[in-house]
Amino acid sequence: MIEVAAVCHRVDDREILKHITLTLTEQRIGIVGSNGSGKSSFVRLLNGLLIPEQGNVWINGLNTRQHAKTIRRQVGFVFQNPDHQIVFPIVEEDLAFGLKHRAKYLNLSKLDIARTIDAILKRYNLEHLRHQPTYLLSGGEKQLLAIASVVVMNPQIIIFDEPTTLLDLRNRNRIQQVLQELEQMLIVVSHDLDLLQAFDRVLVFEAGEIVMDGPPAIALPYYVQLMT
Ligand SMILES: Nc1ncnc2c1ncn2[C@@H]1O[C@H](COP(=O)(O)OP(=O)(O)OP(=O)(O)O)[C@@H](O)[C@H]1O
Repeated sequence: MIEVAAVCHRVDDREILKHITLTLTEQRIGIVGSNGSGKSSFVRLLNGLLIPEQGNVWINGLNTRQHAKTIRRQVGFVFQNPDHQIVFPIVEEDLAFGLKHRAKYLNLSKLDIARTIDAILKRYNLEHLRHQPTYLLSGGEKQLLAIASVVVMNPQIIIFDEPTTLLDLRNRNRIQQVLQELEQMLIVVSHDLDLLQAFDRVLVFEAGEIVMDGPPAIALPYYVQLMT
């Protein structure tokens, strides 16, 4: 469960998030809004990447002010541009990084890590790219790798910031399928309204405020109307 209480945030004296209070419990939550309306800033609050100037954010009862490190383990984040997320030169190294980093904490042996990587490569049909340099991957493959690198850590919640914006139609459809199959709670920022049609709840941001919060059948037409 995510609780956001009376959050206000300013950058250079400009209020970019204004008095936001809400509770998120649904499995599929979409976020839409015009450029600069505060969507990315809002989702960055939810894994402690951004600490609000005023107000509080709790993830499963943990306040991001005190528990940002623990929260980042529970809340995975997939960025719009996978180049900002992929850090290692070879596909399997990128997938292994988080697991190796937490091997001691999770009590994982080398064999456990190897098996987990095998399973995630198989799940996303990336086995043939295991030893491939990451810079040689296509845009769609990079996005899949970025998602796989987050999913492999088994977070409880996953945030996607515009996951299909840089993709062609085939890859966009593949990512939609990948999202549908994830069992975690998902929070997805997107300008791709079709992606959010089957979601449980959609938040519409405008100038740092949530101006509509409801099911997609109501919130998406409201947003389209707002933009015309
Ligand atoms: N670190 C920062 N420094 C300066 N301005 C910032 C910073 N973070 C956010 N902003 C500003 O806050 C506003 C909201 O930005 P944010 O990225 O949250 O919007 P957004 O809705 O995600 O936009 P987009 O759809 O273009 O990604 C913008 O005007 C942006 O320029």
